[in-house]
Amino acid sequence: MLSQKLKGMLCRYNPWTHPRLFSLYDSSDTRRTVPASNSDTMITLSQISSVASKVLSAYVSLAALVTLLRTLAEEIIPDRLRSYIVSSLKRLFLPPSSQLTLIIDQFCGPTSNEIYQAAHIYLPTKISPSHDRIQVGKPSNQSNSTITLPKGAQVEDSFRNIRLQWKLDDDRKLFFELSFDKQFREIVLQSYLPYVIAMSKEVKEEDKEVKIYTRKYATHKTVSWDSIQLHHPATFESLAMDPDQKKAIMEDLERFTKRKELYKKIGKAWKRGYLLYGPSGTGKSSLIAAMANHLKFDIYDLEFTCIINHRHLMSILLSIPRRSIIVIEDIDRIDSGPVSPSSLLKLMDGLWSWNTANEKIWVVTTNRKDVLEAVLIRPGRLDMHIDMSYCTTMNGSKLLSSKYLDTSDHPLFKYIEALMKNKEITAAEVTGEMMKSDNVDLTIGEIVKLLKSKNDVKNEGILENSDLSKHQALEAAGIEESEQRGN
Ligand SMILES: Nc1ncnc2c1ncn2[C@@H]1O[C@H](COP(=O)(O)OP(=O)(O)OP(=O)(O)O)[C@@H](O)[C@H]1O
Repeated sequence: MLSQKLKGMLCRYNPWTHPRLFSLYDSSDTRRTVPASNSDTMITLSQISSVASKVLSAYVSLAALVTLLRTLAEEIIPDRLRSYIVSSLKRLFLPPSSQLTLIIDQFCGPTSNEIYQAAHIYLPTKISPSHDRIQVGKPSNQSNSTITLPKGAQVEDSFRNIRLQWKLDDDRKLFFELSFDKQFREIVLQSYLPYVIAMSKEVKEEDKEVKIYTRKYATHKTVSWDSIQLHHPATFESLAMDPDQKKAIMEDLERFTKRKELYKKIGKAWKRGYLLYGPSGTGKSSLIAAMANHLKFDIYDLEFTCIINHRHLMSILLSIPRRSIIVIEDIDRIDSGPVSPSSLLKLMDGLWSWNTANEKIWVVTTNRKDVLEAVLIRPGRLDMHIDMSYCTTMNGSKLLSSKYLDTSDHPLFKYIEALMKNKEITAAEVTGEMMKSDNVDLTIGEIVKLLKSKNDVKNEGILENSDLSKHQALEAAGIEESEQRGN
């Protein structure tokens, strides 16, 4: 009896056998045309709504359970383990992937990972206009803001027609994922990653802010440096000096930085030495700053007075990184202490030079080349001797005038040039006058006065031979002839 009742109920609820319900699943079935009584229709609709509400509530509960499980999984299982589980499941149920993913952590054991650091610098250069999130920051000790990738950012790159996909992810610590087609594994490991490191170095050099380093603890034996950004604006362009001399220095520097392999081949330490000599205010420090700004090399000021002994000197030199300019100022004024300047320069050439010279430039300055020991200036020790002298032509002064006074021509320039041939005036004195006023005529007049106040170097009537008459010149400068006679 009971079994028959159940059978009847099942028959009514079963969509595959119930004529009304069946039509919902297969509209083409001919059974759809079987007529149904009114009472049958009534029962079926209420049953449909009951089944539907049961299915709906079951679905809602299932969805809630799935959401709960997912939230729990996200809270409890670390990202890395989760992605491992997901990839293991994928491996089990999906066909094997043709992609390979490299995980690049921030650290390689106790040291930082060079590939991670390189990617961190290189990838922002690959940010395309399609990116809608980028990260910016500005360290307080730097003047430029920096752009980096935010967490989760993806960047595409291509190398020898290989498509590479980078992703910055995190699992308490940030790491990069680099995905590409497995068949290019060797190219990526052997060529692409070294390329990323090389490119990051280039980006770093371009963005680099030049610093000047001085020793931190003047009397302490340990080597520690203090640095500040080099704000000296000098450039080769702004430097007033003989154009041929300027060109020769720039070419020499360029050649030096490109000759790593040559130095290795000929068995010479990769270093270059410059001796800058000339009176105070002729631009020796400005030239050092121009060199540093041009090459983006940091400056290390080697204060001689606080060097205790040879061993101390060696540790100081070893602490200076490559691509630096080591400066010894006013070498003629250094008293011979435990380490004399000449013994330092001997060290530069000796066996130790191989450990301390790695793309380093030495600059030694002096106001008195004539008093230097022969050992300091012998050929090959300081490769280039640069004469930083007084202004003798208008070339430099015209350049200064165009920078400081916005003019590179004036009726008195010829007269000034004639005066310069017989007087000693430094670029510092000329720029000093140019800073005093915005009035061009007044300033040029003051330079004439300053020149005239100086003693003649030689008495050869140079001024009288110049093609500008003295009267004309003094008039232009607003200087009375009677005043001149008084001189
Ligand atoms: N050749 C130059 N071109 C442009 N400006 C110069 C030049 N020489 C000197 N000056 C100006 O004079 C200032 C002082 O010059 P600088 O300190 O470079 O001379 P110096 O030869 O190093 O002097 P010192 O021997 O006293 O250290 C510079 O800041 C710059 O404004």
